Amino acid sequence: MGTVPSALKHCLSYQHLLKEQLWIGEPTAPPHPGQESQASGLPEYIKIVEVGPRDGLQNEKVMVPTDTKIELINRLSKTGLPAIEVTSFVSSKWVPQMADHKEVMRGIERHPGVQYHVLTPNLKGFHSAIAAGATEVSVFGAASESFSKMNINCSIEESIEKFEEVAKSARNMNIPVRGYVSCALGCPYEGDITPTKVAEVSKRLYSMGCYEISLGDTIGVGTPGSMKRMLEAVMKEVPLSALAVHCHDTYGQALANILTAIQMGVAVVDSSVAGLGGCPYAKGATGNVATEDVIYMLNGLGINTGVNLFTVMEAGNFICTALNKKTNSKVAQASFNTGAIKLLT
Ligand SMILES: CC(C)(COP(=O)([O-])OP(=O)([O-])OC[C@H]1O[C@@H](n2cnc3c(N)ncnc32)[C@H](O)[C@@H]1OP(=O)([O-])[O-])[C@@H](O)C(=O)NCCC(=O)NCCSC(=O)C[C@@](C)(O)CC(=O)[O-]
Repeated sequence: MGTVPSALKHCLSYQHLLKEQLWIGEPTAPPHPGQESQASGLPEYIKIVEVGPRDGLQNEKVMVPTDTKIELINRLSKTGLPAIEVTSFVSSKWVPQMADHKEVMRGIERHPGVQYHVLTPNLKGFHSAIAAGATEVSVFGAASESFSKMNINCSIEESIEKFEEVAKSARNMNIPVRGYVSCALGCPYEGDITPTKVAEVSKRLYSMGCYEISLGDTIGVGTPGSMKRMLEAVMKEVPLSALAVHCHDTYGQALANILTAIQMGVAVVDSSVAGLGGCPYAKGATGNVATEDVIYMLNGLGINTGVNLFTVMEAGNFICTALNKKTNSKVAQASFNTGAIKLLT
């Protein structure tokens, strides 16, 4: 580039990135999740489930104003994300940050083509969620007895009974139910969790009618090796097309673990804008994998998500400014540090 000044060199390299569509991707109509790309053997389309407004914010110590939560969800709704987890209908004594669930649910703009999920641990939560306008719910179990007790105050068996009640009511009302299995790659209280235990709980959730099972690496201890072993076990019990992965990035393994899962055919990935997150009942669990970083990786693999990375970064910037925090997204950090965001505006 001879005499080109360094700032312009940056410009040129980002224009190149843009051309390669690492940033923006191609927001096209989504094919079916799991449909395979002929060329790579990887899924052609990956569905991103954005969990930032719930999993991302639930652990914030300072109360986030309800209007800020609503504004975040409204911004995320305009990015092309197909699913957003909005809040949780749990006890406000247990998770005070989610106490405004009704107001959040009622306050958001609903965009066609976006699914709005909420967590409901029991029938009480389910009925409150439906009264507030929820059209899709998630039950959340665990593959660890200790975590189940700490998180929802009951054993795995008792939790399954409560989830069955939710699933039955939901079926009568044509409400889709998603199921989580926490501690799929390790537990903060018990350590290693066997893949067979994860498979067993997943099978029970799937059998009761959960259309999708999201396998949570709650404390982010998994590696591509343990992810592969766990998925091999779960895939014997639940169809691949019904599996999702939910990775926290505590040990910096989340993207590698997600790549392993999609190489095995998983086509639904949970992530959180700006990498916000952590579970109040899993000490030390840091943020979820950042949505921006997942999309950047998938764009680079030529996998369609239908999501515009730039607008997700804007939503991330909005919530980080509101929380007075630095983003955990490496992609957003790099973009802001190099001034590349400005170049695009
Ligand atoms: C599940 C409960 C409610 C059981 O809590 P409990 O104390 O065992 O419930 P209870 O049935 O004995 O009732 C006690 C009180 O809670 C109320 N109650 C009962 N149910 C509800 C409800 N649904 N909504 C609101 N209030 C409720 C109930 O009305 C009563 O109120 P009181 O008479 O004392 O005033 C409690 O343990 C709880 O709220 N836990 C919160 C769990 C949570 O939100 N954890 C974080 C989300 S999970 C997660 O982050 C992991 C995930 C999903 O992201 C995946 C991963 O990363 O692994």
